[in-house]
Amino acid sequence: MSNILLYNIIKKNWKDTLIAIIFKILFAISITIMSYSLTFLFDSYKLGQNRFFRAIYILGFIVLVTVLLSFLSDYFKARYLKSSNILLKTQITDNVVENSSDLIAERDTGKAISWFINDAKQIEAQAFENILTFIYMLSLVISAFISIFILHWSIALISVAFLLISLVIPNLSQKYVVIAQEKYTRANEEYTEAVRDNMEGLSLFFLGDALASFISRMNNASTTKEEHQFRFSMTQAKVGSVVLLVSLFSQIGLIIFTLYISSIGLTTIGSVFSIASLSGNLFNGIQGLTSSITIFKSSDVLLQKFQTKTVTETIEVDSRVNNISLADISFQYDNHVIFDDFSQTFIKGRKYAIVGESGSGKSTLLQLLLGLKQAKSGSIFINGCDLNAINLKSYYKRIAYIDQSIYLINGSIRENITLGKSISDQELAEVVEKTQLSSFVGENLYGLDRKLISNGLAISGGEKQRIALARAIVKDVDFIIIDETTSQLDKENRLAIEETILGLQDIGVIYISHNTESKVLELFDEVLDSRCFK
Ligand SMILES: Nc1ncnc2c1ncn2[C@@H]1O[C@H](COP(=O)(O)OP(=O)(O)OP(=O)(O)O)[C@@H](O)[C@H]1O
Repeated sequence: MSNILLYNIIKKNWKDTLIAIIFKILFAISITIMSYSLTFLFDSYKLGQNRFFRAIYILGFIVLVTVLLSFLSDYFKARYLKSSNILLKTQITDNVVENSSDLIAERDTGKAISWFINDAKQIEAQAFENILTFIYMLSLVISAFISIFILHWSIALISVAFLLISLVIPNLSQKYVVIAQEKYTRANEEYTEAVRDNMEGLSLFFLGDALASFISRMNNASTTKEEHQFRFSMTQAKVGSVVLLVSLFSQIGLIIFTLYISSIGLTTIGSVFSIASLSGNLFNGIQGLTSSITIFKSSDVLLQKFQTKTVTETIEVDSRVNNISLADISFQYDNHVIFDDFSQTFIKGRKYAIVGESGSGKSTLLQLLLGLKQAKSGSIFINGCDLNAINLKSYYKRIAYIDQSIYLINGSIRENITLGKSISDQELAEVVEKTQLSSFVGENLYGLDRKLISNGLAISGGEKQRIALARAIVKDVDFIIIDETTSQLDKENRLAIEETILGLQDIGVIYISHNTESKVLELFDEVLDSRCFK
């Protein structure tokens, strides 16, 4: 199996997979036995009533067994799909975690949402379900072929010739299906991102009297996606039609040949009825088998996305982060130079304010410090060790970052502050006090269990910022890096936040301030103006 991800999922899920496969094989064999017994039914008709009725009873029994096996194979298939899908979603989550720095830097969450919704669905159909289809079709083909051989070797020989033709043709068109699949997957990601983007901006369109634009953006996104889906289905349909054509011709050819050899006495007339049914199993089986292989190959594109990448050796930050240094950093977006040979050291415990014109690169500086963007030249050192060689997870344990657009998850204020870590009530009470959340949270921390929804829809910008600050403080870090929110915080709120930051003992603070007039700025240890970036 070329795909490691699929191999791993099957390995972990081997029991359910094996049982589902066994029942698919049994079901295929019972279908073949049913077709084969038609010979005896028709031939026994000539041999008297007793033999004929016995043949009917036996056939009736075979039908009942087939129906039972059909149900059981569907039941075990559903169980196998359930456990495989759970393992797949776990792997996709791992993949999100592994690629989180790229996803955050690109702000491309729509892409990851599409992995969970669209790609997972496609992998279920094209890989997990398809494995069973493949096994079923293969069992059908093998058992039908053996039965045909038992009926007469010459029919088996002719069917091999037809089978070879049916196998060659779809192979020729396979690469078109793979290309169409790649485009369709990309279109799905773009569509999910577009829907997310438009939905998040709904209030903007609604209040900005621009609903027409919202409608047209949504329609354009879905038209593009449907267009790709249509092209993918068309490619599959073309390949399918060619395979069907070959299959139907082959079936008819085989029936004509059997009729001929029964007319010259090489086989019984009952065989013609069996062949009519068995050739259907054989060629439909081959048709299913080839399309299953085509689908399987096209699923490779999807599965490879979620394969665990080889982890490169990195150095853990296992002590305090005492300093973060930028050495001769140059960075640009296309031709737009943001940093040119810029150097600066940030020391733990000291407070740094970064000020400067909008668009001058302040947020980019933070992204470089966080390892979310790579400098064109120069290095960033953490305690003297190159950031590129450092394990980012261990680095993020020692620093906290507050984004310009603060995100609050659906959950209580407590959950939003602790992010699932266990923090004692006493510690929380201290942080609540420090961040001046007391009046908001109320007495006895009662308000900490208040539920927030839709990114803190019902709370003010200042409260949101204080929750984010509390989240950073409870982390027990060496540095807090803050990209001050540009939403209009009132003067009082801004001062409160700035004072809290300045009061943090033994923590380094790198604070982008959009308010150059604030008196508090003078209290920072160093004020960096973005004009010195280049
Ligand atoms: N991914 C990107 N691709 C291309 N240009 C970008 C990208 N991100 C930012 N820029 C541009 O780089 C410049 C610096 O952006 P940055 O966000 O760092 O500025 P800033 O000083 O933080 O601005 P503000 O004070 O308004 O937040 C801006 O002109 C911005 O448009």
